[in-house]
Amino acid sequence: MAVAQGAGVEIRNVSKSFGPSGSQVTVLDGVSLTIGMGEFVSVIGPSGCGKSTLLKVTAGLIDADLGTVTIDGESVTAASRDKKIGLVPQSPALLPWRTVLDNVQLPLAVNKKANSDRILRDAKELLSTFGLGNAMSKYPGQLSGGMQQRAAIARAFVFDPAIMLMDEPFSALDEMNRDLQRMALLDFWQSNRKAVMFVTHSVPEAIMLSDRIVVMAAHPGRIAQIIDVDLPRPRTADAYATDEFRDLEAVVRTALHTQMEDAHV
Ligand SMILES: Nc1ncnc2c1ncn2[C@@H]1O[C@H](COP(=O)(O)OP(=O)(O)OP(=O)(O)O)[C@@H](O)[C@H]1O
Repeated sequence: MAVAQGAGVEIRNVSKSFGPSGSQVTVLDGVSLTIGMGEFVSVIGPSGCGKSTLLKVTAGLIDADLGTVTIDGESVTAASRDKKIGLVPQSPALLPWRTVLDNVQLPLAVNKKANSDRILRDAKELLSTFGLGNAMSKYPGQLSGGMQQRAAIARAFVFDPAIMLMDEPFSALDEMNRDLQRMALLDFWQSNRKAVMFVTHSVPEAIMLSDRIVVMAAHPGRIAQIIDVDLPRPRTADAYATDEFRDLEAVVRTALHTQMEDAHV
């Protein structure tokens, strides 16, 4: 059950096209979505439907052509300056010449003065929470892919952002490892509720983590359907085996297949 209190992310009528004028392709067409504070929302849809573009617009990495995004009531620029947005990319992007602890502390060290009055999380504590307590002095190259991705997630939490934007953070992992990382994130989030936008291709992942699942349609990218995930929280891996989980899986897969078939017409 969501503990939504006010809008964490408010996306209103966002449109975005790419390409030179005359041959522009509309990637997002009038997308509106609100993610409440403390709500976990996954975005799923056919390849190329604009999921990453929507996340990048929300993160302020690219500008929308039309529409607005507000984060905790502020413009994306202001929210980004105030470190309210945490971003976890597809690949961990850790600096190979710095230890894991240095990598996680790096955002704090970059501008100490600006961070002096911020509430910051303890990097060592975060790393321990994500099961990396014994790996702090190792270098990224000495860690498995899953451990590297957990370090990247820990790094995104150091500013204790109100909003977490995650773009397929586990896509490079094998299924077993992926499930382990997913459950580690779920555990952490269940006691540190943030507004989360989570892009994924995995139906079980979206169900296990989310309060709501946004199914996108392609060409142009738009919201086709929003599915409520009313499984009780806190959730554990036991939820996979329940009838409710399987019923939801059928609903989400059907919605996704419809959009995938339409995308190939
Ligand atoms: N900077 C860019 N310039 C031109 N086209 C772009 C740019 N970024 C994305 N696109 C195009 O926009 C469309 C949507 O891309 P996007 O990465 O948002 O989709 P996606 O749903 O995240 O895809 P996937 O599931 O395959 O990761 C694609 O056709 C892509 O080629």
